[in-house]
Amino acid sequence: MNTLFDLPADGPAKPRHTDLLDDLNPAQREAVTHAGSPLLVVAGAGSGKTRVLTRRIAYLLAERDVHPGQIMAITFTNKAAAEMRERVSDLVGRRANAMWVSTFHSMCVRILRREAKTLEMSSSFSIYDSDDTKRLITLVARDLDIDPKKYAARTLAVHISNLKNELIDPDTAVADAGNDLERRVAEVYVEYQRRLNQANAFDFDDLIMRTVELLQTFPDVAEYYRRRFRHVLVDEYQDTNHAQYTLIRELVGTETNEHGIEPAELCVVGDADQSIYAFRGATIRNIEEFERDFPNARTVLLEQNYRSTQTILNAANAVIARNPNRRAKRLWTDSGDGEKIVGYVADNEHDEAAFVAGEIDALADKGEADYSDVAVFYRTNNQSRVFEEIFIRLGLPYKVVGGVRFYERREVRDMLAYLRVLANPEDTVSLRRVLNVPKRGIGDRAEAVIATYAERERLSFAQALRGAVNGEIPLLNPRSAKAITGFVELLDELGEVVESGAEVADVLEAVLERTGYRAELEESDDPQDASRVENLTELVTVAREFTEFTAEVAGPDGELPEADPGVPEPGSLPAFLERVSLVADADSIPAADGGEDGDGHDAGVVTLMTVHTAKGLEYPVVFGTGWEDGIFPHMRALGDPAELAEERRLAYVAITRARKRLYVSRSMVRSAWGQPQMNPASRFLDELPAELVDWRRLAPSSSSGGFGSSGGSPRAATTWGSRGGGSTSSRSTSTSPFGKGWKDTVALKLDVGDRVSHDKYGLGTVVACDGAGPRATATIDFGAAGKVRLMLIGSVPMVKL
Ligand SMILES: Nc1ncnc2c1ncn2[C@@H]1O[C@H](COP(=O)(O)OP(=O)(O)OP(=O)(O)O)[C@@H](O)[C@H]1O
Ligand SMILES: [Mg+2]
Repeated sequence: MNTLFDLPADGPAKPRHTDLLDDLNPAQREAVTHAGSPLLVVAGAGSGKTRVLTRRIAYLLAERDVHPGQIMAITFTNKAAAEMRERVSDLVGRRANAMWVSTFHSMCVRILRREAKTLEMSSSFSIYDSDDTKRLITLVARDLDIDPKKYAARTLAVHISNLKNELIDPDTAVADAGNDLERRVAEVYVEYQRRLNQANAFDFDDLIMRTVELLQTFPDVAEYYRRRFRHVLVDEYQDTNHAQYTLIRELVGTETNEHGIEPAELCVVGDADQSIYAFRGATIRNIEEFERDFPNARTVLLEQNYRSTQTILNAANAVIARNPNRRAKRLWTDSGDGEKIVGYVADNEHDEAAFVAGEIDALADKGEADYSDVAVFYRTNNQSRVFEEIFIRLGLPYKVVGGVRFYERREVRDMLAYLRVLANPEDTVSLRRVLNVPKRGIGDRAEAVIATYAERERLSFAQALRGAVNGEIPLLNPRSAKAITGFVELLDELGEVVESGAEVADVLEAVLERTGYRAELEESDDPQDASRVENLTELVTVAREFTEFTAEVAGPDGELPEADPGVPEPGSLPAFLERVSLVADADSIPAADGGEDGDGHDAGVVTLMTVHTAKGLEYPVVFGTGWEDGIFPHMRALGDPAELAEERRLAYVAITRARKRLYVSRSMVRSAWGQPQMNPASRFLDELPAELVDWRRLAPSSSSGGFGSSGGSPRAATTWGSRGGGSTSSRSTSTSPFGKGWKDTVALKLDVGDRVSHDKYGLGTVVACDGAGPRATATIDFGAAGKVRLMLIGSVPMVKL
């Protein structure tokens, strides 16, 4: 066996923890102790799946003599990861560090760093995020003369990503391409992949796909990991896609290999009703077919919920029950009904945010909840802004998880690009990003000349730049050549700083200083530039903390526990970049910076986040906002049953995050593209059983009408009906409070196929009609302006042709 994890038992005698099973129910206990064959735990939200995983790891160590280094756990939340580590450290002390607890992406990065040479990459590779990917695809498409109006970079990127999630390599994509789009995509894919290799970079999807390739192509590599990881545990299995599923299968193996290595023990937990990543290729097939994929598998069902009140569970059950083709299951708890759900219909999004802020304050005043007990959910990141504005105004402490992320800001990306070039000189996307930043007289033309030269001579962009210094590029004018020489010298100088072993923060300081980047911002009059300087200061702080954190892990003697060849040297520049790249993948890792305990439960701070980000988490008080058709469910889903089912699962996730109190709200009017737009109630609101909801307000205040002041708003068409009442009813009855009081004054009657002319969007064709009376909407294809769904009530600025 490998010495890596065959360590002498150091420290005190290992404690035996039979009480590990005490606070589990019989089914959970079975899942924790099951041995000898693959295990699937399927259960609804809050039934203790994640707890089972954590406890199982503790049990493996305490009762089954497993070494931490033999365990690989894949989780989606920092909270679960931290809890696992903590439990394991309680049992075995610092040896806990030998356990791998990570997301799919960071696990793959660790493997790829270690095995890069096998794939003919260098272990200092860069990780391209979606923005880098789009930049590179734009460059490739331009070079291949692809019309960006016909095939936008974003579209090409989505298609390439889908291919990768299905593990289809470029050659196969070319061979299988059946139509013009597929041929174009395949063509771009081939060249894009070539350039990624040349730039010594992986994109996010590559991290998974290339690791699978590695394990499938090199049996000895696969065997190394199979020997090493005897236990693989996966949380949120319903959100794995084909590539991730294959990765797990390659890692654990399905049969004993020729060297007698048996498959590793696999334990996965999931809930088909919480599958919310279909757009990234996730498929519940992986849960449904588990027993077929892994012979002799055992399945354990958990039914009791320990998180929420029965009221919240009844709401969740009622909503998810509307989805077709699901296995019926009902969540129950013995903790009682608890409070009713509170509903609120706001005039507009500002009113909605004010309601939320007011409630939070009231709960805090009454001592019923701390700020940190509260989470506010919305469907898409851009919805956070109104909440932020009002929270700032009221001095309510909050934190946005995800959102316009720190690491996506221009100045932060610029600095990271410099660091990436220093760590990996072949990183073309980063190099071209900073080539003329700050401006140093290397214009677009010079860049194009170098790119063409590189292409012709089959050199990397970095090599071509050096060629320019030596005067090898005739088309380059002397002024540009001189500027390039200065730039190359600057990079060499900064390279020496890195070589000298300086801390990452000091390298960063050197870059800010010597490139003149900071000076340029400081001299600017633009107030935005002042905040850019602040962000850069913050980045230096992040780097500083990173080094300190590494020192802490290393202990006072500077010795690190269990050095692992898959990990860049702790504290080094590549280690820093790796952490940043993966943190920036915020869909899977909520914590975007230091200073929080990992799951967003900051001390004394309200958490704002999208429902996607909230997966796996729980809060005593949850506000579900923007429950409007077209917002949640998302506009995109309205005409598509599969997407609608996914949105409903998202609603189920949102509801089941709440432990004690749940609020749902919507607003009558919300501005979109600077225009007030009427939004009908979310159908998910109608699906909540009436007796569970206490409607604080059913209709907007009549004075404001909530429509803002712009003309063209459907004010004239509305009369508001009675308030209160508090009873909701199903969609089929016309007295639903969400439509209550609307007069059926439909201005336009449209059918699919009708041609229309809209004041703002121009000519279009109706592709779908939904709802009747006040809920009537039409989805209209306006060609270049895209598909838009419009309410047909009131004075619509549109005529039928
Ligand atoms: N047997 C139990 N006794 C008491 N509390 C429990 C028990 N099992 C789980 N819990 C608690 O119930 C809550 C939900 O558990 P957990 O987060 O593990 O559920 P989950 O199935 O992973 O939920 P999700 O589907 O949302 O990921 C947690 O606070 C957990 O500590
Ligand atoms: Mg969980």
